[in-house]
Amino acid sequence: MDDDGITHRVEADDRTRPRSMTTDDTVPDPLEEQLPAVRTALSNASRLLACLDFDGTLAPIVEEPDEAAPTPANEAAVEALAAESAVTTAIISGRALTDVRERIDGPSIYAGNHGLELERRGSVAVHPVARKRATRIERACETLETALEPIPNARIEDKRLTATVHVRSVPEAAHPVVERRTREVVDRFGGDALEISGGKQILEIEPSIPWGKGNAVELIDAELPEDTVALYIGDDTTDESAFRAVEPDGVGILVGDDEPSAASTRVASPADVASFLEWLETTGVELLAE
Ligand SMILES: O=P(O)(O)OC[C@H]1O[C@H](O[C@H]2O[C@H](CO)[C@@H](O)[C@H](O)[C@H]2O)[C@H](O)[C@@H](O)[C@@H]1O
Repeated sequence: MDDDGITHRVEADDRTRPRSMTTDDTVPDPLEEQLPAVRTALSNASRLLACLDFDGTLAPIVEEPDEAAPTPANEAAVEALAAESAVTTAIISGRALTDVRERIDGPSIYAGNHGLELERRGSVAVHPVARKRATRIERACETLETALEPIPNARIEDKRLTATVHVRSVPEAAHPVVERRTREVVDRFGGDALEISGGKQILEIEPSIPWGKGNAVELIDAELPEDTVALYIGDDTTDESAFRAVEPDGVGILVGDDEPSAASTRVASPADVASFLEWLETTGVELLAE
């Protein structure tokens, strides 16, 4: 991604930021229009893999990342769905695994750092290259603390395998400075080993390896029976690879507006996610073949 791309992502409003990653992406249909297809996909399967993003999906976006929490309705719906014997429920987050695990209970599987760490069956697997590059992330974070200290409200979230520079509360005029200083530090400590990507009012510093949420979803899905239908709900750029992993046989649901995405379906808000998860648990699961 070039400088202009990153600047645009950081400065643009969440709702207008372009998210299309390939020319094949189209605007997803509202859930009401796609519900017959969702019912059919469930009817053709014996098991459901339900993968859920956290921020912006289960938890409304808030200014302060530490204060993000699932809505009570989502909290209850995830717990109920996770208790269904025909459903495997997974949280797939950009947050550190230990962080997101503390924020939502119920699922048997958690992926953190955009899929670089994966907890299932009681053990955690970490991408080996990401593990090796963690020291670079640590050094970059330490240096950024000083480099961004004069910028009002700039915040660095050290997630060990990746790091996030938050600009949501930074005055708009200072965004280019944040980006420039972040890039200088990442170049210094990362070279070709680290890269910067975007998100909702954030710069993500990550190892430059071809691994994302979609790979984590594929890994989880590969261990389930062949007639499992996979579902993924997410709201941000890093969720696109996961939408691609489940579509077209499964169901990708974008939480957002009418913007192009690899997801076939969209809902407007975390409140709508809760309604859909409740429907899945009460009605959708009944559609799965015996
Ligand atoms: O994949 P996710 O679970 O959605 O994580 C993506 C990033 O989410 C968090 O940042 C976002 O949410 C914050 C709280 O609402 C908000 O302040 C920020 O502007 C958003 O970008 C999290 O802090 C990051 O580490 C995740 O990468």
